[in-house]
Amino acid sequence: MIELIQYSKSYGAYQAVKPLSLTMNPGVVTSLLGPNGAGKTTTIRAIVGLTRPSAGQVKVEGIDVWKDPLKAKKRIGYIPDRPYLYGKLSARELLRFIAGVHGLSNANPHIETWLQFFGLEDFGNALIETYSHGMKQKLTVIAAMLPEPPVLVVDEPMVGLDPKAAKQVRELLQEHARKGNTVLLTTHSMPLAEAISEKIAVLHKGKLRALGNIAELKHLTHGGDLEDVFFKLLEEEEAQHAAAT
Ligand SMILES: Nc1ncnc2c1ncn2[C@@H]1O[C@H](COP(=O)(O)OP(=O)(O)OP(=O)(O)O)[C@@H](O)[C@H]1O
Repeated sequence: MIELIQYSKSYGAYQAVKPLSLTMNPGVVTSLLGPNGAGKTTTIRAIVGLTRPSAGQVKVEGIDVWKDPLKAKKRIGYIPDRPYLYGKLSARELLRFIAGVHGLSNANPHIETWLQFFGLEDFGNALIETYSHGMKQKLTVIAAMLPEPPVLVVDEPMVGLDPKAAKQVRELLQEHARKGNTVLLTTHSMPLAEAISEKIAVLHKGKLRALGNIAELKHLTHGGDLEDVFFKLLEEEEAQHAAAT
């Protein structure tokens, strides 16, 4: 479970995320949507413990991420939008290192299964710096999934992946939630969000604009696909803002 409790984040005088309370439950894929600059990455970075909330709390599995980072981070798998991997290790070295950090015993067979799943088994001993962007992204997915984290946080998962890998990752995220884990993703792909998430949260200008399942959001805006719903919500917000100023 992920809990945002009156979480907010300011950069200087600018409030990038206004007080936000939101719970993401186990067994569910939640998508965080919003236009550029809405505050999605800022929120994700707080959930995975990369930035300190300006106010409020962020809890993962009941643990305050900022107060008890080690305990919290043990439970989090994070797939960032760009792969940040140490290039001087091979994929196998990196994955063995991660297995060691998480205290996974007898991890080698799992590592081989994962490398095969993404067709990386023949490149497992090559230095990561020689990998293509998509190969690095696949390795980032493996690194996050290997410890089977109860909370998986994914920022724009499909960037750089070929169609086959994108399908594999989509199914992985769904399967991970089905096993009772919490999955949160941000994406600009409405078809992806519509296909895999049971719950959608729409952020706009740092504020939660809508929350619900697809049917509820469609009801709110009188139909259309998720893309229509998204644009209608933003138009309504702009109209309210214009009326108030
Ligand atoms: N380190 C920072 N310093 C100052 N302002 C920042 C910083 N990081 C983010 N911001 C600002 O906070 C706001 C929210 O940014 P954020 O990256 O969370 O948006 P986003 O919803 O992830 O957007 P995108 O879809 O473009 O990735 C933006 O106005 C951005 O300029």
